[in-house]
Amino acid sequence: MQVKQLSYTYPQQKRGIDRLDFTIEPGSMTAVIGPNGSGKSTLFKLLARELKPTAGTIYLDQQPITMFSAKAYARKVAVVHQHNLLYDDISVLDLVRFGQLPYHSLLAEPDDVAIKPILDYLELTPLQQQSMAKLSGGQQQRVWLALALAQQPEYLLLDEPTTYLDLHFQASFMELLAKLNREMHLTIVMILHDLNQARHFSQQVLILADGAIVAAGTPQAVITPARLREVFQINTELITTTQGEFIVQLPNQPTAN
Ligand SMILES: Nc1ncnc2c1ncn2[C@@H]1O[C@H](COP(=O)(O)OP(=O)(O)OP(=O)(O)O)[C@@H](O)[C@H]1O
Repeated sequence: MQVKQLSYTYPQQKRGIDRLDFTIEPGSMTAVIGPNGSGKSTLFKLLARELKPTAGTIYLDQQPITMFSAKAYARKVAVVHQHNLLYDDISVLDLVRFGQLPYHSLLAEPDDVAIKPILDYLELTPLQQQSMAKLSGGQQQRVWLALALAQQPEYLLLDEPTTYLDLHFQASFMELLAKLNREMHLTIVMILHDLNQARHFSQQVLILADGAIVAAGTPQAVITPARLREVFQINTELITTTQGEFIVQLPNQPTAN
């Protein structure tokens, strides 16, 4: 996927993003980080075709993404949103079946051959008849991921996928994404707020600030205390542990003791 000179301006001339250029390598994991209002969600919506660029082009397989029909695009790119709204209660299996729509018509009988292995893989098989309303936030997030995987996409876009998960589920969800990337060669683009998740689970990091890319590269090159001070105005230190390097946030002002 290639993004060239991509810009989006909201009505009332409010700048969303401005002339972004980057490439997503097939099979890679990319983290997009940046302060509030830096343009992450705007970029995500453009990649998901929920907004139309005011300038610039996104290419997929060397073709502008506007050339794909909705179904053809859904077979290539699946999206997991941060807030997922359900208007009616529905069972896990019925919800995940919607992921198959790019392959069938709405009226076709459900064909669960492709769905069963996904439910197994995400350990959702025992929950498949459960109603969504009765699941925990972490379980629900896995169901939304299953729905996206049922599209059998090549690219998976995730908007802050771990925001509402507790620390245990955050860790296991990120491990799961890494496993999907490794074993299914899914190309993953995710907006993250957690700098250590970005550091440990991506090969490429894009830092946005004020609608522009201010740094792009490997996590080690890009997520540094100096850069974090500049972009987020925070005080951090890189510490080395037996498990690797971690960013630790320190108080902006030294504490009394
Ligand atoms: N619907 C909208 N109408 C007008 N301006 C908007 C709209 N949505 C976002 N913006 C503006 O576009 C800019 C980028 O916002 P965006 O939501 O993409 O940032 P973000 O990095 O996702 O922020 P956050 O971390 O808070 O979710 C901001 O200045 C924001 O005020």
